[in-house]
Amino acid sequence: MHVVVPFAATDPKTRLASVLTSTERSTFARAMLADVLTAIVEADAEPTVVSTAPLDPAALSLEGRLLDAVSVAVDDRPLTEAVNARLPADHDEAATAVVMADLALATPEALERLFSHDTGVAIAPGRSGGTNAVVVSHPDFRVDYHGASYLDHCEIARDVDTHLETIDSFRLSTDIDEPEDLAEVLVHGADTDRAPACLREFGFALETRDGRVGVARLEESTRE
Ligand SMILES: Nc1nc2c(ncn2[C@@H]2O[C@H](COP(=O)(O)OP(=O)(O)OP(=O)(O)O)[C@@H](O)[C@H]2O)c(=O)[nH]1
Ligand SMILES: C[C@H](OP(=O)(O)O)C(=O)O
Repeated sequence: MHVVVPFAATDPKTRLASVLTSTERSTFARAMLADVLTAIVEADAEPTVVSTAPLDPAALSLEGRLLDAVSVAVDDRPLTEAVNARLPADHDEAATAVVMADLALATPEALERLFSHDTGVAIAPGRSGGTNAVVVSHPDFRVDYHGASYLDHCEIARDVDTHLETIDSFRLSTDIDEPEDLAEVLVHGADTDRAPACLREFGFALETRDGRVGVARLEESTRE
């Protein structure tokens, strides 16, 4: 399956600006992108990063086989427009998936389950109402991102009279937007993933509080 991976290459992850510098946000966004691309290729799909600015895939330190499987297209249009330009335009065109670059917990197994839905529309919603990943087969369906886009997409699917399947997946529902989401990366990220390694490098560690577990950042001088 062909997979579009939208990527805001300039000033990414602004909602993390209270805990990460601009350079750190850029490094962390690229670490998550590398993890997402790895999971997509391991799910036997072909990713194209649709980036707002030129991006050298070699700089993502993907190993050779993965690097060969990744393409990059530069498109500075707004997210919705850039994605809609790449969705199937008629019934003969193959289904296209769109997987966000901030799904740090995505695994090949979770993606394979999503990619197996190649009729109508299948959506893996985000926990806060967004559309973290979608497979579009119906040529009249178009995306409209931002806000509670999952609900908007349910309505668009009804309008174009196509079946919408909702994918219940913890790993695909976890997009990393806000500082409290960083705990999910440290709790559930695999040892080989880049995103948790990146956060640990920055000095983040889990912090158990009375309520939900959070993250704390150690001063550089106190790190091991
Ligand atoms: N191609 C493209 N990708 C985008 C654009 N805006 C966001 N993205 C990507 O779309 C996905 C979801 O993005 P958001 O979480 O809404 O935005 P973000 O820029 O990552 O983070 P914030 O600045 O905190 O909103 C991520 O993979 C982003 O890299 C855009 O204008 N164009
Ligand atoms: C792109 C947007 O992402 P969020 O703002 O929910 O992270 C959405 O899913 O509609």
